[in-house]
Amino acid sequence: MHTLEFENVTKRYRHEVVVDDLTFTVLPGRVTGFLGPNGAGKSTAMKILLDLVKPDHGHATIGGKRYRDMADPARSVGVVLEPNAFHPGRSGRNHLRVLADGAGIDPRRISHMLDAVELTHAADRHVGGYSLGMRQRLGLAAALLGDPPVLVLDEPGNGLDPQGVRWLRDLLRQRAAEGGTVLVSSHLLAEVEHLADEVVVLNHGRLVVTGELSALRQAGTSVRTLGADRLTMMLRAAGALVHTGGEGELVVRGLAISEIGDRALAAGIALHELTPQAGSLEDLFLDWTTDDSAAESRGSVHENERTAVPV
Ligand SMILES: Nc1ncnc2c1ncn2[C@@H]1O[C@H](COP(=O)(O)OP(=O)(O)OP(=O)(O)O)[C@@H](O)[C@H]1O
Repeated sequence: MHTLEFENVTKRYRHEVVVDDLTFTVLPGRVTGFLGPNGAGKSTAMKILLDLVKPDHGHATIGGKRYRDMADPARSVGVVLEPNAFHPGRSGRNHLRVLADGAGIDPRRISHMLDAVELTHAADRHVGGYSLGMRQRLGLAAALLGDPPVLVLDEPGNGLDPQGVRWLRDLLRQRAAEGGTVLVSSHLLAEVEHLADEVVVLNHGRLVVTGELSALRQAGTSVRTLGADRLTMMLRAAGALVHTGGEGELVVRGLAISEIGDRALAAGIALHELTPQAGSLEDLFLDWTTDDSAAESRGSVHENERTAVPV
């Protein structure tokens, strides 16, 4: 079982901080969606985990070890990074053969993986003539070739057709069910919604939210009160992420509904509505990563627990 750990990881390019004091854990047996707007630092963080980029501070480990110190990284960690680098004049089958040779992987896995990603029909064609989706399938075949317990996949769904997306989802869920550790970045929020058990959300290189997706989705509470300003202040001080609408409407995340009610009662604030809200991942994502809420949530926080926690 391999846990992935990022501890206070920071990376600067020139004067720009692209990964900013990032600390989070990715658990085995779960699919973890790695989300954030373009340029948030997801790929850089993944490359740091894989020792392809050197952090300025902190470190990232896989099962307690740096990637470079792992005994058998090619068979322990399956990787898809963008863009997939293939020798265009090599066939898909030969590409896998070279990888299998290099990593001491049983060559029988090659046909098996070509079948699994449904590329057998094109296996002997040059990769230079593959479509984007075919290259993505080949990249996945390469990542899975050594049957690794850890998968680190940057936008693996890019270019896949709906059948491919479903296949990928089933595969990743199965890997996690077998105890694998799966970290997968994606822009396809509807897809992540069906795929991920956990999410880690970055914005401007910083961790904005991490937690169990089901808990995060239930974490919103709609509140209506005449004491909105006072309640907002109190709830933010208690670590909640609060969005204010018009006419005394609030949406509160990161605090249990009972706690909101209890705190309002203790402060003598009458509530006219207190309703659990299940947001779509897209709504939540926009809340977390539009800059106002990111700044709010950064200001509002606390321990990184195993539940829904804006940080
Ligand atoms: N080698 C590099 N040199 C300079 N800047 C870089 C380098 N690699 C990444 N960056 C910058 O770091 C920031 C984070 O990029 P990164 O690719 O990690 O983001 P991302 O979250 O993966 O984005 P996307 O969703 O668009 O793939 C961006 O501003 C990018 O321009």
